[in-house]
Amino acid sequence: MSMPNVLESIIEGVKADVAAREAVTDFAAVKAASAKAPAPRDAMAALRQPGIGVIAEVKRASPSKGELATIGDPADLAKAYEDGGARIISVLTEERRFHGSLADLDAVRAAVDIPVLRKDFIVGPYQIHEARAHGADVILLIVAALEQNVLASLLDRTESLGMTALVEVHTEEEADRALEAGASVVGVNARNLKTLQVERDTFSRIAPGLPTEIIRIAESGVRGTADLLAYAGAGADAVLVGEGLVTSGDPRAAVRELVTAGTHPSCPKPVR
Ligand SMILES: O=C(O)c1ccccc1NCC(=O)[C@H](O)[C@H](O)COP(=O)(O)O
Repeated sequence: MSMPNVLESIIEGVKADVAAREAVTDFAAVKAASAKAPAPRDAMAALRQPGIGVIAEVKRASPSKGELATIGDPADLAKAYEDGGARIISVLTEERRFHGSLADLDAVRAAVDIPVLRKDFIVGPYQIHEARAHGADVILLIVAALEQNVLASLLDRTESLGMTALVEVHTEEEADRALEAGASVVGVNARNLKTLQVERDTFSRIAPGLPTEIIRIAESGVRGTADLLAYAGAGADAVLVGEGLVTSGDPRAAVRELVTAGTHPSCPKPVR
């Protein structure tokens, strides 16, 4: 499996960071902590509500744009997203390039009643138990970062802990691998991992090839209602939005505007 360079370098850092945490809290301890965590919230039910859902992201920085926003209190931001009508909160926990943390995940999970996604670069079972121990209800699995047998086993482990896996793809081949691994929720990320450019037509190219029962998430590039409506027209059940919200100046209103557009009777609905 060959990985784009950006992904490879992010993952190198993630592996070093996981090893450092594991030296402090070993796998047995993190497993025990995951077993004691509050029960997972039902992300599938959240995603199946009528209308196009909004997954609102706590995103401080990114490899493509650098520093995006000073987020003093991620809990406040998450509450604003929830008030605005978001269905799920995504928390980027990767530290080196996105400036996130597990502390952000803890704070957000404690502040809201809706499901919370740990958005990170998961490479092994340690991070899955760690996500659950910190309250995650959903985790991201990036097909481009995982060998097929590892992807399938991480997906099984996620579901065995009662969480939902959002399986992220960038190409038709990756979409086939996601389905073969047993994904129920597929995210098509429009950010090309070689160039870091957003190519919004990636979703309309890949999503129609997914079986109708699969929940489809359009990730990246939503800067306003026109982008949400375009993704809805191409069959999205939900959009995942980071930069457009954290740079909006009024995240509650920005989410509300997207939610209003996504639940308006004129908004295109996924064909099932
Ligand atoms: O955002 C990046 O620059 C990035 C680079 C490399 C890998 C992943 C990256 N982003 C993670 C995401 O998937 C986005 O945060 C998410 O889809 C929201 O995108 P946006 O609304 O465009 O901020």
